[in-house]
Amino acid sequence: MSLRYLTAGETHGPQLTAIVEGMPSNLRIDFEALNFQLLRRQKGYGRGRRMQIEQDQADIVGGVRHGQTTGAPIALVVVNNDWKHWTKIMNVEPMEGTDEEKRRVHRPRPGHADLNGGLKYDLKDLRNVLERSSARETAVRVAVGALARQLLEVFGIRIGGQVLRIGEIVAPANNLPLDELVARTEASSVRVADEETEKKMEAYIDLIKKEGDSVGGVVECIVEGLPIGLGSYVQYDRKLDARIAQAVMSINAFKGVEIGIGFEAGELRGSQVHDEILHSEETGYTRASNRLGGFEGGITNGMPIVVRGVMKPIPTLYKPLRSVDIDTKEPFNAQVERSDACAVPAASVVMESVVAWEVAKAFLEKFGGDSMEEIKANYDNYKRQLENY
Ligand SMILES: Cc1cc2nc3c(=O)[nH]c(=O)nc-3n(C[C@H](O)[C@H](O)[C@H](O)COP(=O)(O)O)c2cc1C
Ligand SMILES: C=C(O[C@@H]1CC(C(=O)O)=C[C@@H](OP(=O)(O)O)[C@H]1O)C(=O)O
Repeated sequence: MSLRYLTAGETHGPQLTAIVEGMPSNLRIDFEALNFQLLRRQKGYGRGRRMQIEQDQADIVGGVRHGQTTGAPIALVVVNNDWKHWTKIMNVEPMEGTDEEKRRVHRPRPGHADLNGGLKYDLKDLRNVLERSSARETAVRVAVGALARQLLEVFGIRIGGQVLRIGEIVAPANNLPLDELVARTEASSVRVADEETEKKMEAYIDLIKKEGDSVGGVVECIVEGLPIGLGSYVQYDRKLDARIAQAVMSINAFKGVEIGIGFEAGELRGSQVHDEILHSEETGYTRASNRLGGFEGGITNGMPIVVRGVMKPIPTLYKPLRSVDIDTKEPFNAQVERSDACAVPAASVVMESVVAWEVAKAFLEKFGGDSMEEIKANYDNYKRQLENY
């Protein structure tokens, strides 16, 4: 059975829940490292008041005993601190003539799932749409991704990332080794590698916020230490680059994804794109460059995976946008009480997490076994096969 998970829960409900199925037994779980990922997602310049209310922690309520996985499904819970402020709104039906009716959401926001979701599910209270479409769900996806990261770390696979752009502000290109990139972006309020860009991005977010607007950006994720051979060309749904693209596009507000040089490949000649093949006794097969971002034929080629995603600006705006009331069909100007102005730094952590998950899934498909011991033996055997090729 391959690795899979589902999530449930509403943004202003009591909790988010995930069930992870297919994790091998005997993986030691570092709870501190897991919660560190949740903390990383909560930080980032430009977020709204909600992030001051939440202090995300993942509770593991199934599948782990004495700090180790048992092979049983893993149940993860992230509690919503904000629930206490929403209990009445979430629990009492908004009947006509009651106070709750006033809180019924009937004014859809452009850019959010409100109108499409209301029409599709025939819901007259758009709260039922926004509660589940909210990116609050990414908290528990980061917890799930943290489990995947811990599995990958056992095999020396490491993941980092950075913010490349926020609106008009572009970070200068860098070629930092992964460890240094991680150290620098970790210390940055916007997850960039240099302080000058950080200041510019902060000032830009301040400006956007002051104008009642929102802003998106571009984020990058890098995975190092991969064996050649994860994913496959033999079937469309086994191509790992395609699966990663799907995972990145599934993050709320992501509108595009590219691997390696991505869209730039359309402008260049073949000789400027393809990564020449080298071989040495110490390294085995390697590449002179990594323009294709670690993939050929949907299979890892041993070079780092480099994947980028673009996030659109946050839909909920203080600056009114035109919309239509679903009760009266009258036009109105959408306005809000609370929202993020920019969630690009947070989204970069979500992206690392969903990429980690896809890589871990492909890793277990290749080296699968029920226990870590069995997987390690399969992995070592394959390494020997590569050495002797
Ligand atoms: C970390 C994160 C935080 C977000 N915060 C907000 C927010 O505060 N307000 C908002 O309207 N949208 C926010 N979004 C974006 C919406 O969730 C998203 O636009 C919406 O679910 C519609 O989905 P789509 O944009 O993928 O089509 C956030 C997204 C992410 C990844
Ligand atoms: C709660 C989170 O993000 C939320 C994502 C979100 C949305 O519409 O996507 C809207 C906001 O929620 P609220 O309306 O409660 O302020 C964000 O705060 C989180 O990232 O943990």
